Amino acid sequence: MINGKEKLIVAIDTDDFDKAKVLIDSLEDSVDIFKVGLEQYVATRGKTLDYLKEKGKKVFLDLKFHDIPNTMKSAVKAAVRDNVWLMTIHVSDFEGMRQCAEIAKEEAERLNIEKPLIVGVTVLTSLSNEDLQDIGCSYTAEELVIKRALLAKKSGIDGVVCSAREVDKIVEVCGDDFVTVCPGIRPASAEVGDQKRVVTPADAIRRGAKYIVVGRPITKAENPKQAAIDIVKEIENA
Ligand SMILES: O=c1ccn([C@@H]2O[C@H](COP(=O)(O)O)[C@@H](O)[C@H]2O)c(=O)[nH]1
Repeated sequence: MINGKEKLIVAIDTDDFDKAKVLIDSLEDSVDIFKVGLEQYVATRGKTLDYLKEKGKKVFLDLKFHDIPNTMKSAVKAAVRDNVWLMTIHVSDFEGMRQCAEIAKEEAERLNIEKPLIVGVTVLTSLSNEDLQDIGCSYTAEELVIKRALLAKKSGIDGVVCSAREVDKIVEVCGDDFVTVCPGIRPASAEVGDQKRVVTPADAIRRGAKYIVVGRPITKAENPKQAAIDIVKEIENA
């Protein structure tokens, strides 16, 4: 049986440190991996990240770097110093991603720390096929995700962020050692909100997602701890 806690990443999307601390403290027995994203990182200047590390939690730094190769590479180099477990860039051009993979390895070796996994966001889970058409892209979300996953793999980064709807195809073309991180997860009874390509925790695991990311269905629940426990059980029963 799989250990659900090794698959679940909880997104701590709040705008200040005290709120994040209350959430982390209430979830610490049921959750091992936490995601610090743009809102939380900018609001606390990384304080939450330090708090999670003090607690011995695995940290996913989700800042989704997307820029010219030199800037992406420099940002990754600086972020490696935070000594996190996993971090995001956007799937961009081959050279930008290749340089990110290379600098992460070099900087981790120089600091004598474990290299963080670098994963590239393929197509945000809040985007539908219609949204892609609106921004001038003629591919479907699935076609674009696969195309980008293949390029990400070729560049040497460790994996991708995608919807669990695409994960089985990614495993097929990129292999199952290529990391798949899947947000847009909604238990059957949860509100979808701004997410478009949603999947339940159980379905995501059945389709082969290596990790699932859950934010509001846990953090905005009446009892976040119970919501996390229920999702861990759903993963284990899948
Ligand atoms: O394609 C993506 C990439 C990142 N995210 C992030 O995951 C969480 C999801 O939160 P929910 O509250 O469960 O919707 C959030 O931090 C996003 O920034 C994503 O949703 N989709």
